[in-house]
Amino acid sequence: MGREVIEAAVDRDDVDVAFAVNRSPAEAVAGIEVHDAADLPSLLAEHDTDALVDFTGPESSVEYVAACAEAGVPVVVGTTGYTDEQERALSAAAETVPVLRASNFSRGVAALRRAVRAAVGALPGYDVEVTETHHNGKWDAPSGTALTLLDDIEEEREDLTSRTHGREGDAPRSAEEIGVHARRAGDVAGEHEVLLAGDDNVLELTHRAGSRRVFAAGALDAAVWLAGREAGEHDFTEVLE
Ligand SMILES: NC(=O)C1=CN([C@@H]2O[C@H](COP(=O)(O)OP(=O)(O)OC[C@H]3O[C@@H](n4cnc5c(N)ncnc54)[C@H](OP(=O)(O)O)[C@@H]3O)[C@@H](O)[C@H]2O)C=CC1
Ligand SMILES: O=C(O)C1=N[C@H](C(=O)O)C[C@H](O)C1
Repeated sequence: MGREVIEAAVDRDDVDVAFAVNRSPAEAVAGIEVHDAADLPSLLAEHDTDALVDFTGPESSVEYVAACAEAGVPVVVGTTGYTDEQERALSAAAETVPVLRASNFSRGVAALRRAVRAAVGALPGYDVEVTETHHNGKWDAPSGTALTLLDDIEEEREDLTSRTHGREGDAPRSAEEIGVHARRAGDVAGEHEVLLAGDDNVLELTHRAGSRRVFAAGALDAAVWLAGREAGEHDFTEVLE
């Protein structure tokens, strides 16, 4: 994703890429030098940075967001898979600087979330199953987007109180469960499906990312929106309003 973001950014008129960092030495991307991540604090200060965009891993992300809080730099976070403690660290940073997080920076998933909420609200009592498919290099399961969809569904349906991850055994599903299925295969950029089934009818709502460019574009839109804002936690939906 780091490469996708740099490549998308150099093509935009509303963004200047000041620098990039990675934990391991890396070749320049689209003419942008990639520095050692240990130099992030000095780079943030040196470049009078308007916003940092982070797509890495949970541990490094928390570190980078803390560096942004220290330097007073707004930060857009696309990383997923945090522990509760890491989530709290991100929220703490948002007391000092604006932090915009999204488990999915595609506009299609923003629309999917609205459609899922409407469908779940309109179909009380229906069984709900969430399935996501991603490339074979993905670390976290279920995906951050699936977790966001599950939170949305549970807010609409308070009777759905348990998440069943995969399913095996010899008992039928219970009324209060949401099935959650994570598939990993090939180079799939990201697919999320919510299936609602009642008696004699089934509704499936699906989003498919055609490539990872869509996430990079959304994250850069978010960075442009976030620069110069007040400290606090922000969501991608605010960018789309
Ligand atoms: N919100 C959204 O729309 C999207 C979110 N994502 C999320 O973004 C994150 C990154 O995804 P992706 O680019 O596919 O992952 P990759 O594994 O391909 O890349 C992660 C990058 O972060 C670096 N990194 C990982 N852990 C650390 C660490 N502890 N310290 C320093 N650097 C670290 C890696 O360094 P190295 O090169 O040394 O391995 C690598 O450069 C994931 O959490 C993913 O779920 C992905 C797509 C869209
Ligand atoms: O790791 C990925 O690739 C993706 N991660 C995000 C997630 O965990 O939901 C978003 C997107 O689906 C791609």
